[in-house]
Amino acid sequence: MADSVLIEGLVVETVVGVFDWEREVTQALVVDLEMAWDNRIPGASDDVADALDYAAVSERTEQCLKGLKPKLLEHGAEVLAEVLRREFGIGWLRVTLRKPGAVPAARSVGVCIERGGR
Ligand SMILES: Nc1nc2c(c(=O)[nH]1)N=C([C@H](O)[C@@H](O)CO)CN2
Repeated sequence: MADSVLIEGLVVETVVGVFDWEREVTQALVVDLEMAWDNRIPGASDDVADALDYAAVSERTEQCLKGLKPKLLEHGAEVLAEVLRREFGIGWLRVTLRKPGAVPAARSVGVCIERGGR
């Protein structure tokens, strides 16, 4: 089963970073999520209750990262993956967190993790 639900380019303004100055400001994190889900069921029922609700996942992602205020992107990605898997019953997911502007010469920098089994 290779079905998934996607969220791409979700911008979350939060405190993030390892340096003292970064603890005093908010910066944008850009979140991409790919989450395994059997889309045959909502595909047949046409009922959002059977779907992995991307609006609900987006809202929880924003709440999680704003509350966490991670120093490292790695920590943000790890905690987010754990929260989403537990609360939404997601078997496998890929979390990509990007921090545009952190390295001025790069368009973006970030981390990508995969957790769970399909
Ligand atoms: N692998 C990582 N490297 C770095 C991170 C990070 O979260 N993961 N963070 C920083 C600083 O916060 C940087 O973004 C400030 O510009 C440096 N390296």
